[in-house]
Amino acid sequence: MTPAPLAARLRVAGGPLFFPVTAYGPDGSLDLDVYRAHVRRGVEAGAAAVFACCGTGEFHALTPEEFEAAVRAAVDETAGRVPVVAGAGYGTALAVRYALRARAAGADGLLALPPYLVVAAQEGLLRHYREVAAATDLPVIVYQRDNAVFTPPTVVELARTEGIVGLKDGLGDLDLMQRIISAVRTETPGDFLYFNGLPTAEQTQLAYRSLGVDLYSSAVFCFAPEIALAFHGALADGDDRTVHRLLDGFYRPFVELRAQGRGYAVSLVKAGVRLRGLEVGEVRPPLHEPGEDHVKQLARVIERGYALLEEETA
Ligand SMILES: O=C([O-])C(=O)C[C@H](O)[C@@H](O)C(=O)[O-]
Repeated sequence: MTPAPLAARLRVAGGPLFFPVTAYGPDGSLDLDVYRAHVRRGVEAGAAAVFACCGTGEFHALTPEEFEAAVRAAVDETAGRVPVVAGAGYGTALAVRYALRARAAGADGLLALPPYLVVAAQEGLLRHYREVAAATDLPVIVYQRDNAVFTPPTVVELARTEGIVGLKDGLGDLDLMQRIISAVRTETPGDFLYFNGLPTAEQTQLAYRSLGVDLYSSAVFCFAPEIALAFHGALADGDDRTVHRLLDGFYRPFVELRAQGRGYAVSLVKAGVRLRGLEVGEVRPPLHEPGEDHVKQLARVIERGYALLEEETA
């Protein structure tokens, strides 16, 4: 494990990690102008990093050419102000190709998504991530979720692998995370980054922080950056009152609404971006759009969130 500039930049992340949605026009084609505007607004609002074309950015729905164009646009709009990390997924051969495309597009790092479609043993998973990491000089964050769940010894091996700098947890097993963190701490010399990468990660961040995991992804930042920033700031300042008010009045209702539909961790976020005035289009299949009633409920949740913020600053 070599210390990479990306790791150093993320370690001091002074804001939420922004996972932009990918914008499509009315005909469903990639809309790079709107995507650029979305990324630009997020960076200007105070994102600490841009994770382009990951889960929220519908990595699964993009062609390799669209992926590369979107990552390049994110790199351009970010202009070095914060790092850009790009998704890389599917089987090993394709994940390597995505990694090379991300590198060509100027990304600063990779988020290695679970391999499509097999449920593999630890040994095979390890080989997969090692081959992805060896394909470029980009630092790699491994994303634990679904069919990519690691034992502590496997994460120790990942942490010892040249180029692999961190683990993003989208599983939510705190006992496992505690054992992973403990094993890596005792069995490897260097720093390894951990991210709370659960859907609507703010909802569980109090628990993750107590394990020592300070970094978390934020999809809410896509459509309510002021709320995500206020939550991030309150956590950093130890302002429990604000943290609890935002959890109770905004995040819990949002998460309960998100639980009403499959794929809502992405499609509800995209609906939220549209509600806030940026025409990012609809999600591509196999995701589906939230129903009208759910969109109305989302509008009320967002309104309540902003009303809470106003009360805080009054
Ligand atoms: O790959 C992804 O897009 C994610 O898992 C990140 C999301 O931002 C997730 O943490 C969330 O919904 O807040």
